[in-house]
Amino acid sequence: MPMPIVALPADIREIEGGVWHASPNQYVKAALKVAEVMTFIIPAFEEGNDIDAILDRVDGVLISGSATNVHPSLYGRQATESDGPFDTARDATSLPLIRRAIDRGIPLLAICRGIQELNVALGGTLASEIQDQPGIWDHRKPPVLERDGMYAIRQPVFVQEGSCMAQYLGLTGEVQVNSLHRQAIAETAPRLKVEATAADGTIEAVSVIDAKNFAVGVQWHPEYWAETDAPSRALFQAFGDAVRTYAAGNTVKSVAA
Ligand SMILES: N[C@@H](CCC(=O)NCCCC(=O)O)C(=O)O
Repeated sequence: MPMPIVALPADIREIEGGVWHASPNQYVKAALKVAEVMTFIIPAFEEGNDIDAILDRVDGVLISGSATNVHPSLYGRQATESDGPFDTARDATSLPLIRRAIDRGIPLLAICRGIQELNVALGGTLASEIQDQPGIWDHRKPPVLERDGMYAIRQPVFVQEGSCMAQYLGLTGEVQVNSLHRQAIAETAPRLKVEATAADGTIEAVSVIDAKNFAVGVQWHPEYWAETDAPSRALFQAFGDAVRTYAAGNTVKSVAA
């Protein structure tokens, strides 16, 4: 069987005065090296992407993190200074891709900004500058220059027993993860089940209720240490297995409750 392919919506970046459609290497590398799937980076357009034509040609969807935030108008709020920076082309590409992948039972793994997009795509809302809320830790990117330090594994999250996430990570209870976000899920979308939280209550993982296939989101970054960190590796391998099963013409149902 040819190596399966997953779609990865790009960010819009300005580089040397030009507009680029870009994705960080850490996601495509983890997909190839650990999930053993190829990645097609999808250009981010406000309009013009034919979502079903894309999904007809891939076997999974991987949604990456980004320093930009989902535009608040997409979850019924007025934009304020603290809600930016924005990437509305990414929003316009990612949200429909998420909805149609779930409808069609195409395996979906959503990471950081991705879990936030998943929640908004299904009708949930987000909170900004969560570290300013009483009792909430500082989940932001550590103020260091080198990326290994930014993505250092440094925070416990607690995975629910019997959850999809427990199945895919191969564990229940505490797991150490990295953390680089200042937004988080506020109102959970009706079709999402919270499957892991931080000790301060921040939602760290969700699964899609009654999903036809693998369909989860995580607020942390399993891609960054996917080759060396056991839970990160397990999650990407489980995603890759679901993608291969889908590519072979079947779908895999999670055995978790
Ligand atoms: N912007 C959102 C999502 C954060 C996210 O995806 N972080 C990963 C990229 C980090 C970086 O490169 O700055 C939020 O802040 O919650």
